[in-house]
Amino acid sequence: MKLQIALDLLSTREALLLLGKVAPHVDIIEIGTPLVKAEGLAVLRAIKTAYPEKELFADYKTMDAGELEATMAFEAGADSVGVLALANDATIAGAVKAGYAHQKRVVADLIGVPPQYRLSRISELKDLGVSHVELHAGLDEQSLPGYSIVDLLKTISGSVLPFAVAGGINASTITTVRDAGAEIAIVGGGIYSAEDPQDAARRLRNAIK
Ligand SMILES: O=C([C@H](O)CO)[C@H](O)[C@H](O)COP(=O)(O)O
Repeated sequence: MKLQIALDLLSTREALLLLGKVAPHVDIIEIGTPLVKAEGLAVLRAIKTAYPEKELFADYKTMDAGELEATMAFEAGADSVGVLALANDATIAGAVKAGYAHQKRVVADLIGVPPQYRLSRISELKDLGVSHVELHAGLDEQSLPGYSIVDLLKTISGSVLPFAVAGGINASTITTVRDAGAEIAIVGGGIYSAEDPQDAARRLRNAIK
């Protein structure tokens, strides 16, 4: 399983400072939605220039104009881009078309897809040409009483596509995510909010070695 850091920060400067401490421990660098909204395409260019050897994921959460937004991200250096699974099929198909054109990956984010519809939507996404999905409880959902990553993981069992998982993963839950069959564990706050982000990233890496 790969480890992806979600940079849900607000400036390129903060992102580079954090990466200076944790980059050796992660496989994929995610430009988080707040960061790309704050800094635009420039942050993709800056991070790809600084870490050309790392896979770069742009968490666009695209809901419309799939081909255009995916193309923008790929041309700025992203290796993969996130489109919302809730978007119209035409939006997903547009993003996939851009992925083929640039030989890069499109990840469909299942955030907001009700649990009972997730597996059927994943089958449709496969038919649309999506290669991967992200099982995702967002920051707001995580803050609700009773949120459990174990319950979240139950809803992906039987997926016909490889999947990443995001939803408040930390050193004590990352092995559960791996054991559920995830291809990628995405960790944001578990690293950037830790007292010692470098140590947190190292522990996460060691847990899944
Ligand atoms: O995608 C995310 C969220 O919607 C804010 O943009 C986060 O990057 C994702 O949830 C991972 O972060 P943590 O849940 O803090 O690990």
